[in-house]
Amino acid sequence: MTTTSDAPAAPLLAATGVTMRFGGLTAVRAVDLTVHPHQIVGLIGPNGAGKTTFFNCLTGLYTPTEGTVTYRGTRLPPKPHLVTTAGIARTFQNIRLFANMTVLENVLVGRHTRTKEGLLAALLRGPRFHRAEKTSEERAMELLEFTGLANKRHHLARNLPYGEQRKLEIARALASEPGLLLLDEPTAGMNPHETRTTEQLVLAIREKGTAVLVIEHDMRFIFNLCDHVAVLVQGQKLVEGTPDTVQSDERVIAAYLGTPLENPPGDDTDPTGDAT
Ligand SMILES: Nc1ncnc2c1ncn2[C@@H]1O[C@H](COP(=O)(O)OP(=O)(O)OP(=O)(O)O)[C@@H](O)[C@H]1O
Repeated sequence: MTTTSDAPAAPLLAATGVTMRFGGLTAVRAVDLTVHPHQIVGLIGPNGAGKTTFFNCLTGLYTPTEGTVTYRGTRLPPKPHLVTTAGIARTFQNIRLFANMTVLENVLVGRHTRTKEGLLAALLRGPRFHRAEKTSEERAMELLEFTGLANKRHHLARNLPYGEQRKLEIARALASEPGLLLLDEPTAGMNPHETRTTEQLVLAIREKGTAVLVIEHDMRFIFNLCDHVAVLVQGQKLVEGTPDTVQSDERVIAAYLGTPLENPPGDDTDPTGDAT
């Protein structure tokens, strides 16, 4: 990692000129985006706009073809576990829990980047290991209380209702004690009540000092929660600003009304979510 700046006023996350090409397809083109401490930033756009690809560039799953990503002024290495160690955690559009592990175990797995006890300590199972294990378990339980899953701690992840699986993903991501949490469609498949409780959860995460960058198709969720919203269309940032600015931008309205290019064949979902 190369330190470029330590200035306190620097943004938490700064993506500059991020481009991602897959052969002849440019999925993300020269995108700049910053997230400041305590901000909730929304990333919206029609299906196939490049939102998840952009997330993958931020979190080291992809190495951008061009551009740089810095976190707290430091260039991020293109390796997901090093990005997590640096302080960025994420959830996925398609839930990726350990289905046959308990709820508590899933959160404990998320803590490993913050656990200093090495393999030898674990094998010897000495006092230091037991202390660390106890601390991890206490911290995991706090997160389960925070996300409303404490009473399900011994359930297998695969037996949780869908909405709770999504919350468990968030609890597991928080276990790495991130400064920035990236959420990829956190309310997908949720009923309206679950969506509202997820909104409350995201606000509470910000209250605790973690900034949030969220991809979401539910426009009410985005415009209720976000301080700043960026719109991607066909890989490019079309517009960004406050929710009011973005909502009233005619280009955004046009993009969301959908053209054949922006609604891939076979996709008959309403890209405006439940905004109406
Ligand atoms: N690994 C890959 N190889 C080739 N093309 C890819 C790859 N990943 C994504 N794409 C393409 O990049 C474009 C952007 O996809 P991406 O999934 O990032 O969009 P999105 O905005 O997240 O869409 P959605 O809202 O439907 O999840 C699409 O045309 C997609 O087919």
